[in-house]
Amino acid sequence: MTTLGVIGYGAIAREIVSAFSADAIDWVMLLREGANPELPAGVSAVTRIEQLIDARPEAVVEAAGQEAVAAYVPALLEAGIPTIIASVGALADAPLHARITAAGRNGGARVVLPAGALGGLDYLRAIAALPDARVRYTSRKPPVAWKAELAALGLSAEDDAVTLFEGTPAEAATAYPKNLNAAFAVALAVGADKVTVRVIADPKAGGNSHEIEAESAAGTASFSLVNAPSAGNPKTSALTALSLVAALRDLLDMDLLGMGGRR
Ligand SMILES: NC(=O)C1=CN([C@@H]2O[C@H](COP(=O)(O)OP(=O)(O)OC[C@H]3O[C@@H](n4cnc5c(N)ncnc54)[C@H](OP(=O)(O)O)[C@@H]3O)[C@@H](O)[C@H]2O)C=CC1
Ligand SMILES: O=C([O-])CC(=O)C(=O)O
Repeated sequence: MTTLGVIGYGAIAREIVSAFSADAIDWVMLLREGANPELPAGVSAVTRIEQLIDARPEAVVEAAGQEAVAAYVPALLEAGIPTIIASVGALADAPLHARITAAGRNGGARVVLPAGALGGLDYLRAIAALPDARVRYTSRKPPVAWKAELAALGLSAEDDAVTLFEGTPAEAATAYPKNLNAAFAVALAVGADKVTVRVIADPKAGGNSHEIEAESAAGTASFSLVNAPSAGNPKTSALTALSLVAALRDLLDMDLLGMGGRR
């Protein structure tokens, strides 16, 4: 039996748990004080980071939000526990990024920054070395994913697409902490100074779509992902949990150990 931890028990966390055979993993979820969700067999809950650390998980996945990254990830890394971060936009806070890097080094624990809702980050990492590289990242989601933001602007986007935001990846990840982690994943791959971000509420968007357009001395590239929404959260792409499961399996070398997550 392997013990794994997850911070949060929302849409992504549930999808991660259901991707593994129930008899292979002892899951320990870090929940907010007072949270009382129904937990399936093999899943237990704690409410303090010390309790999660005491359970000695082989790895922890953060699937809660950017605040949870700041509150818990440094302590996990200091305790030597490898940690996969979904809410990578938290690293737009440069002092927190430095604290997490130092904690990983002190504790000898890996910090894994997964592709999440995106793909093609290997290409972006390769052109990061080129000074002329420029990348435009566009997040396009249906208006239902931006209800509150559109209402705040007195707009509906029922007929025409509305550009909600244009700016830097750090501004985007900070302004939309639950939706623009992907923008910061692009920045982490290629360098924040090379990236511009647009956020569009589009009635014609078939899903949570992500466009990455890159230009450099190495050539041009354009990646377009049209992601199905997660069953539990329309703002989150279903691909995100799959990416976290793949990162978890890589981290733990699960195939080699014959621990078999479901394929
Ligand atoms: N890298 C990427 O491409 C992507 C990253 N993400 C990140 O993943 C996060 C989770 O997504 P998703 O599962 O869809 O969101 P959900 O809202 O479905 O689930 C998040 C859960 O975490 C809980 N939570 C929040 N803060 C804490 C905390 N400090 N301690 C314990 N539990 C906490 C929430 O509780 P409560 O409801 O009480 O707040 C909620 O139950 C997003 O907020 C985003 O930051 C999401 C999509 C893509
Ligand atoms: O899941 C998505 O499509 C993107 C997302 O929410 C994020 O980047 O935070």
